Amino acid sequence: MDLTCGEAVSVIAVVGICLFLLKHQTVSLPPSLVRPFPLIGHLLHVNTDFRVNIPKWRMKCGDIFSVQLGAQLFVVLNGYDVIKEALVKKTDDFSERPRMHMDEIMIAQGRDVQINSGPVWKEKRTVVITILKKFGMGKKLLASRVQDEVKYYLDHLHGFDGHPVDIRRITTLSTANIICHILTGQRYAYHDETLCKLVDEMDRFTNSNQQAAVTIFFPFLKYLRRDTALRRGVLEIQRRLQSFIESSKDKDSEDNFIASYQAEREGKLRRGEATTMNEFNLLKTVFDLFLGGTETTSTTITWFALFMLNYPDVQEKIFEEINKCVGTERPPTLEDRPKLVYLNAAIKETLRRASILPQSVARLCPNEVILRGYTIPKGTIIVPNLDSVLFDETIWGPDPWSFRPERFIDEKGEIKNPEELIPFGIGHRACPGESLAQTELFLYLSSLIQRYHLLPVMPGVPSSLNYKCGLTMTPEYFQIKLMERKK
Ligand code: HEM
Repeated sequence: MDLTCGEAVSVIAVVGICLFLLKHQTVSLPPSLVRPFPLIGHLLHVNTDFRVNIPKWRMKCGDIFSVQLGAQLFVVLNGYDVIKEALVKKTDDFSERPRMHMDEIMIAQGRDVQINSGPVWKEKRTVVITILKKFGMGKKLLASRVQDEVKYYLDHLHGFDGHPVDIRRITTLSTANIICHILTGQRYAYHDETLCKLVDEMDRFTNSNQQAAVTIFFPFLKYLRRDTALRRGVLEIQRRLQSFIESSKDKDSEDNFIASYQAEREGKLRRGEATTMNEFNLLKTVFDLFLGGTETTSTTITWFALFMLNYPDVQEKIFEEINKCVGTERPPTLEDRPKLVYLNAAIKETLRRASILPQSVARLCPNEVILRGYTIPKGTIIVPNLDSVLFDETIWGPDPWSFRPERFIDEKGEIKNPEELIPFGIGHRACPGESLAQTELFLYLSSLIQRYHLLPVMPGVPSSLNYKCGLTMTPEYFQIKLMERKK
């Protein structure tokens, strides 16, 4: 029987729809808001601000629900107990990451396909944590690098002499510098082209990466997107990071991450140990550290500054504590951390209230798994909704959208460490940079408040707490005035 082209397309479409319906009827998938349409799924029912969408779906479907977008099934997890059960108790079943556009570009260059999972990921993570620990412990190299950078940052802010400042841009250059310093053993001036271009490219990448995520839903689109600006951007970032690698790999391995990685790799090869460490995985690791370690910390510091404008009483309480416990003659150090209870509480409250990665970083199920009676098929993308924990009224009280550091202080005046505070994720795949981020937050924020009074540009009119969605949830653009406190 000969079929015309039109008839063949119709047959394929009908078979496709039947398979789709069969798949959704036979396994007990987590519920959905409405039955998904063939081919497009729930595309017409979602908008890009998941923070608005997800609570509505949860109200109707419960703590675990499915969203079908094009060819891809997503399962959203809500509430501390469910997220913990999946990511901690069943950690291996939820441990992988979906391949993002950037990985696809690297794979198109003939690179290893197992970038984010399996043995490559396991060894990559171990190496990152081991080297960061080596720098952080013993020689306390990390803390002293952060402290040096904070000094440059505060001095740079001094140059604005009380005029309005875009604090986010300067903070991003500064946190990027910390990652550069750790990776290469070298820092850059804030106007240096190498640093500025890298930060600008990363910025462009993180903005366009959101659009590129659409290829997860409609994989065929990636064939149409081959030569987009995104691809050129990734190649440009790779080129810049590769030149970091070339200029750092033969330096002292006690001094920089890249040389430490090379030394570790050569040691393994000499001892005849199997290893996935190679030039390409080093490039990917450097990329991840730069991407993961720059915008996250700078966005958190920017939110803190905005909270200080909106809650001037909290700012004054933090300053009074610093003044009493540290004084203003020397900068705070990590040794001061246990004494500054109110500041520590304000940092925790910033991490909670800012919730900069409200849906964490997506995971992927490497195999079919059963969670609370639902079947989650192999290849499903998992969205741990951290917002559902960080704004849960049963944990934080009736005012989760207020900024109230006191919720982290107990009756004895000591700091509380609730296990539900999970802005860095949980389980084997939680953020490997948490310890560095906590060090940065403490040293930047204590020094900032010790030296400057943070003020709105229009007296008495603080900028709004509205956010915009990107790779992280960032405050809408605002400026700030920094008045030097008198010693
Ligand atoms: C306030 C700052 C930060 C926040 C809130 C944050 C949050 C997170 C979260 C929620 C995840 C996903 C965890 C999961 O899947 O359970 C993550 C992953 C990651 N973070 Fe962070 N992070 C921060 C700072 C950093 C820093 C400073 C670095 C680098 C030194 C870093 C490097 C990474 C990397 C490489 C991953 C991916 C880990 C993997 O796939 O195994 N992060 N982060």
